Amino acid sequence: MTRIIGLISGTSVDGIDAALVDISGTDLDLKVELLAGQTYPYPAELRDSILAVCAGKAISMAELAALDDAIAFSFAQAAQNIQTAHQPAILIGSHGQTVYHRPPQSQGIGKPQSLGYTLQLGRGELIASLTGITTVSNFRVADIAIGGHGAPLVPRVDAFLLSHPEEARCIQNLGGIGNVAYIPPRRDNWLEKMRGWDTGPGNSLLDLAVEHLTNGAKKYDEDGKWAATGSPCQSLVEQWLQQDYFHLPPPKSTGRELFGVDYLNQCLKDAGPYQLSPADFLATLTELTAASVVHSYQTFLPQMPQRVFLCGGGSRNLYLKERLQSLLKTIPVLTTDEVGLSGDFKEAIAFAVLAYWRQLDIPGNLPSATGAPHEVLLGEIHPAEK
Ligand SMILES: Nc1ncnc2c1ncn2[C@@H]1O[C@H](COP(=O)(O)OP(=O)(O)OP(=O)(O)O)[C@@H](O)[C@H]1O
Ligand SMILES: CC(=O)N[C@H]1[C@@H]2OC[C@@H](O2)[C@@H](O)[C@@H]1O[C@H](C)C(=O)O
Repeated sequence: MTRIIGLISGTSVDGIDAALVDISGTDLDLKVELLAGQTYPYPAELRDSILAVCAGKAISMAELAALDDAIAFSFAQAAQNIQTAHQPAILIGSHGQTVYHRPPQSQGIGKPQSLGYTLQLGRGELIASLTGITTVSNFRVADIAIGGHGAPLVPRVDAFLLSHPEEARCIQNLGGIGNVAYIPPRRDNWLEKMRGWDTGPGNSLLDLAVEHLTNGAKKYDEDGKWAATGSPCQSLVEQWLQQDYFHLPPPKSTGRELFGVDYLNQCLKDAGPYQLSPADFLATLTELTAASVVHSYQTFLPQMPQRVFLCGGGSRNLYLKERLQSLLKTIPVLTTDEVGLSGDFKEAIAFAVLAYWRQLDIPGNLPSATGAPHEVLLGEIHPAEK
């Protein structure tokens, strides 16, 4: 049994998710016990700085250095806090904070794609030094270097923690950005038949809309209560679903670079002629989120899943969950908590597993999800000073 801390702050930038886990096994025998899970909010000023950079604000190298320091210090503090009541962990898997993601771009038929690029701040070597715990970080770049998207990375972990012998399943993360792992029944060459991609907006547009509509007083639509009092404008949903990203075949990844401030401002402009109430506008964005998820299953999966399991903060948005259930009709929509895996801390758990695999020289990417030509070791190991 290996005790590991997984750390991630995702594209919602709502705080650092920390998971303290005991891990054993390697793949089909992989077992993870969650000993403690906690979200540590960023200091407001740091969150605002991160969101500004994610929205495209130019910063100097000195500002970049200070931002990387501040994020690494916050991650190290989260690691120290999560293990106070437990035996010390021997390893940290830290995703860091994504501040920029450029997927590989098609350059035309018969031409190779351009290379992708991704940047996560909160350098692992500083976390290792501050905590005295060997830290694995920078998980995405090895997949990108061989031509992959470097995302989504959780599908390989989902495969070994959430696959089923008879049932085809979709594991749908609803974070700032939504991403799916399609897991066929665990038989024959099931791993090669797995699929995964970023479905599009998760909570990012909803959070931005709530902040806009409340002048910053609120950060998200708690339990989806506000949107539930409105009615979606189907004409706008159909118009927005025509956009390129939703028709791009996987492998594909995205971020706030697309589904961020500028996208929301365009949605607000598009909605102008319809004179929607704030609740109607939120309901319409929620419908876009749900419809983009279901549209991607109907368009890109070899078959529809028998069940869908939600995770991520958006799985607490009961109106979004109800809209997904309505669009998926007879396919049950549950959460990963109902099959024993914390929906709140699944991503942090995933990066603990990815760090565990890195130390065992086990590849962490799923080429059918990231588009990489082959498996590759993910993450850089930063030993703590003895
Ligand atoms: N009770 C709730 N009701 C509605 N939405 C919620 C609730 N709790 C959390 N959320 C949403 O979940 C978001 C945070 O989710 P999560 O931590 O999974 O995102 P993330 O990991 O940063 O994103 P990503 O997976 O894209 O990296 C919040 O910004 C909010 O929009
Ligand atoms: C570049 C980056 O941080 N991408 C995130 C983002 O947030 C959700 C989705 O887009 C996913 O592809 C990915 O994170 C999860 C943890 C992943 O790699 O599976």
